[in-house]
Amino acid sequence: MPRKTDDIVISVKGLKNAFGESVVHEGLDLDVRRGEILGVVGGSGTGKSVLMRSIIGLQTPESGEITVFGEPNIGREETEATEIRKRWGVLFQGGALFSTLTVAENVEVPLREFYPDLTGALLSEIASYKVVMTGLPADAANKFPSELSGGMKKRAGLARALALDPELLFLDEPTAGLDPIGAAAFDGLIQSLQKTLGLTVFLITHDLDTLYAICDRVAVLADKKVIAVGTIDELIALDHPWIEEYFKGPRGRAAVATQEAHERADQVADAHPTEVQSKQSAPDDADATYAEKEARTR
Ligand SMILES: Nc1ncnc2c1ncn2[C@@H]1O[C@H](COP(=O)(O)OP(=O)(O)OP(=O)(O)O)[C@@H](O)[C@H]1O
Repeated sequence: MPRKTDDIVISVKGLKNAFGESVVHEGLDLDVRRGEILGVVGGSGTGKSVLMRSIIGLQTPESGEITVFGEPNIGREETEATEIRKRWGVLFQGGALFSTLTVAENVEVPLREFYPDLTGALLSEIASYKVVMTGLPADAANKFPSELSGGMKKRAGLARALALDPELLFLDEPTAGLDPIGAAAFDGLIQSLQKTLGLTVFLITHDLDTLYAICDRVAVLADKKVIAVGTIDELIALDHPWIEEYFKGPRGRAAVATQEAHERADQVADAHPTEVQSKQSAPDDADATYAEKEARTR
């Protein structure tokens, strides 16, 4: 059955971006479906971040059409653009936190910008809630970014991206620089927030484990356009040399092995639920994210 057009949250058609003589995108098409986690991959410099910046209005394309939530997002009146921007959150590469503001103050930035009438007490209440929602301890709200680990900074950036209760989340290499355990925990957080909050996620990544673990579909950028989009199995079946090398090279095989290990662990959990449940409930719940706790109660 054909999908309804309102199932498409982001539609990019015939996009062209260039910096002087250097053409980054030409004839780029991409649809992002409501409720999916779409991974965006491609070699370094293929224009993944420029694509994201075009969609969120930070980069004016030379030509093409971009609609977000069914509304054209190029050349809009500022007031209309603001209404649309309220509906998404962005985690930029490296977190992009303001170093002179505390975590809570960072989270308050978009709230102050879009809802200038909010009072101080309410602002800090919302900020604290978002901080805890991303699995940070409550006292992280009053810390400065320089006092946080890399993983905590990412969570703080995510808390700010979630400040406005967005429907759509843009993540630019969220697990870059994290150790494998921290990266897997962050993947789990994104997936659990996506499920709990019903988010649509546009996720740029080089991390094959992330692609296998949480992405519903993957879009591949090469030759200035999206050359393929689909599930990983669909992409591998295409027999494209770059895709083949990417997914079947040593790192791709390692990611498959990790995924299979997770699946085996899940099977054990299904076969011995009581044993696993007792192990799961044993540790203190303090490390669980808000979304994980909420998902458990449903
Ligand atoms: N403001 C800019 N001015 C000039 N060139 C730019 C600008 N922003 C990006 N570019 C160029 O556009 C190309 C695509 O950059 P982009 O950052 O989107 O790549 P990417 O696919 O995200 O790369 P990576 O995976 O390394 O982060 C690069 O060649 C980059 O140098």
